[in-house]
Amino acid sequence: ASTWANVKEGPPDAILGITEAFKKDSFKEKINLGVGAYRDDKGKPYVLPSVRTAEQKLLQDNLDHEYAGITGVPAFTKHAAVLAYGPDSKPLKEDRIAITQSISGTGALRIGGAFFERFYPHAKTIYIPTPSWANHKAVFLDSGLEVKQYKYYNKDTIGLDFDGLIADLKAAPENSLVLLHACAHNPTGIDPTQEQWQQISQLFKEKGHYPFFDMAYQGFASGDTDKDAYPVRLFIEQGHGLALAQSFAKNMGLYGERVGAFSVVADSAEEKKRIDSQVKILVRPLYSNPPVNGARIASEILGNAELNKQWLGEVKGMADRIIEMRALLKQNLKDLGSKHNWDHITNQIGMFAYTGLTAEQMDKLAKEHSVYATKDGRISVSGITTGNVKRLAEAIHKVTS
Ligand SMILES: Cc1ncc(COP(=O)(O)O)c(CNOCC(=O)O)c1O
Repeated sequence: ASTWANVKEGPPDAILGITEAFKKDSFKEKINLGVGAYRDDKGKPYVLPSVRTAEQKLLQDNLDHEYAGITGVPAFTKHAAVLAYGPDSKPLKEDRIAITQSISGTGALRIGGAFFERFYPHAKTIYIPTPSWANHKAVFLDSGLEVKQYKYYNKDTIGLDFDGLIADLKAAPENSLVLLHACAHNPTGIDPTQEQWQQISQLFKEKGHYPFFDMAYQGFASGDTDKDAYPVRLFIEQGHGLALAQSFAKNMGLYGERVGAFSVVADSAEEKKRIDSQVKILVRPLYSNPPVNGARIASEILGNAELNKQWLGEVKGMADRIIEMRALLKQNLKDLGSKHNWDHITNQIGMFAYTGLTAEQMDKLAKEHSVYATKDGRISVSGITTGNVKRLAEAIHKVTS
């Protein structure tokens, strides 16, 4: 028999299936709300002008293509840490932050999973929210961790199940590893309030839980990079150690450049050095060292005051367009006389809206109205434009009447 006779056909990725169906649809006003990438008001990918400027600058520098070190472009990781933790961060000043460049956010999550599997001194189980990003479970299972869930979404209120979250994390064993979305929760778009984050921090103190923050949308959620990093900085102020996965896919539009960072806030500079050394030992056999181009672009932007300011304006522009599309969709649904309460569409934040539509209704949206999105009722708000929002509202109104 053939060497690979035992390889079975695996299930297709849920999102890819949507894109395939969308491509096959010949209706010219079809709408794709499945893709988790920013689109402008013409439905086109958006290359930030600040990224273009940084690219041109780099070209003039005639840089070589030598290997980076295992932990990547040093200027990039320095700037990425300042962006996440803030210029006045105490652990940063005390040199307690071990940081490595990663293959975007997914790579940072994977390095984190592998590091916890190798060194976490308590149960090698990580708790992730219900629901969470579709890829989280596989990343941590493949890292060799056990994956458990904590309540997060309340389908009756289409809001946060805060009591359920607290109850589950209270019931979890002491010193559990817990994954937290720092902002713009994927897929629900529902974030805890600042007061709720304070209560979550208190609970982590009581239980000795260890937070692993996934910050894939810093600046892209509210339009303010400091505001979006609130929970990470709160936990640090409250004295927690933590680990952080950063992605620059969305907030810099560097999707395919795979720009990210993984960091750990250690107790001391000496501990940070030990962690650094072990992260290098772990990364080396994984991919040896990361790609330099995207990190150089990000570093150029973050390291140049003027370009950084321009970038902040552009990332706010993306966030503002998404917030505007949320309001427009809700308004159009109201104007159509929909009897449903659509407040959640504008209460939620970031790339995605959890509509509350059932799988059957999502199916109807695709089959009868050529509107494509995942069965869980998640729509990527960035796929909404001033040109298609009316037709989208009509379609949603029809399948929910
Ligand atoms: C919460 C979260 N973490 C991490 C990541 C990883 O992003 P990347 O590896 O591209 O940086 C993503 C990327 N999501 O992709 C959009 C979608 O859900 O359709 C993410 O949403």
